[in-house]
Amino acid sequence: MQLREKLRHFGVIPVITLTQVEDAIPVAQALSDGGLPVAEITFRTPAAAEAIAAVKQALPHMIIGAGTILTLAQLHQARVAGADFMVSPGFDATLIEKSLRMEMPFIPGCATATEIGAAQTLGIDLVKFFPAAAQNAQAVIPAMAGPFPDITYMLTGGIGFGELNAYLSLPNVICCGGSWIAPTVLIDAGNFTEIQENAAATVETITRIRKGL
Ligand SMILES: O=C(O)C(=O)C[C@H](O)[C@H](O)COP(=O)(O)O
Repeated sequence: MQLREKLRHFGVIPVITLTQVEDAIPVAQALSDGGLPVAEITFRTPAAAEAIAAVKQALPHMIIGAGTILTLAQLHQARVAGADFMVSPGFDATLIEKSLRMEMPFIPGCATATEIGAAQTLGIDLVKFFPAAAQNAQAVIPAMAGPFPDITYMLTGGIGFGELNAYLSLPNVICCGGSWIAPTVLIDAGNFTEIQENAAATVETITRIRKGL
């Protein structure tokens, strides 16, 4: 299965920021036990690369993305750590080209028609629309579907359980991402039980949405 289809299958990608590497495996295990064996580990902290490597080694069934990729150095670290895909908050042609040359899927942040068009020119067909809530994804995404019928979206930024139904119903949206499932405050508190419950509740919500309930 291609990455895009795997992400579509999950419907939601937990975005996690780790203060310490030691929390990586318990958080990933909690997500997996809750039914979401997928995560984006952000490079917002120095723990990111080591955390990705630890999870990929301990839980190789999990799909792990590297988030907040802003530099070539981070791109290389994430690749060496074994990340399955890269995500950036904004559009950077150099990072995209370098990643694709390594045959590493890259999901660039795009918020305008100019950025989406530039990403498409580079061969990208899945972009991250960020920050989704603040930029009114509900109005903007349908408007983009006209000129960019082949572009699909991962929506992130300001999303919680309440927004999932509306967002996942938008044209060409394949998944939503966000920190509400495993927020740093729960990770730092070692509350992996609540993270597992959040993951399970998310899976239940997606299942209900897909059944049209
Ligand atoms: O790739 C990146 O640079 C990011 O880290 C952006 C994250 O996807 C959002 O910040 C998550 O948004 P919240 O769910 O509102 O916390």
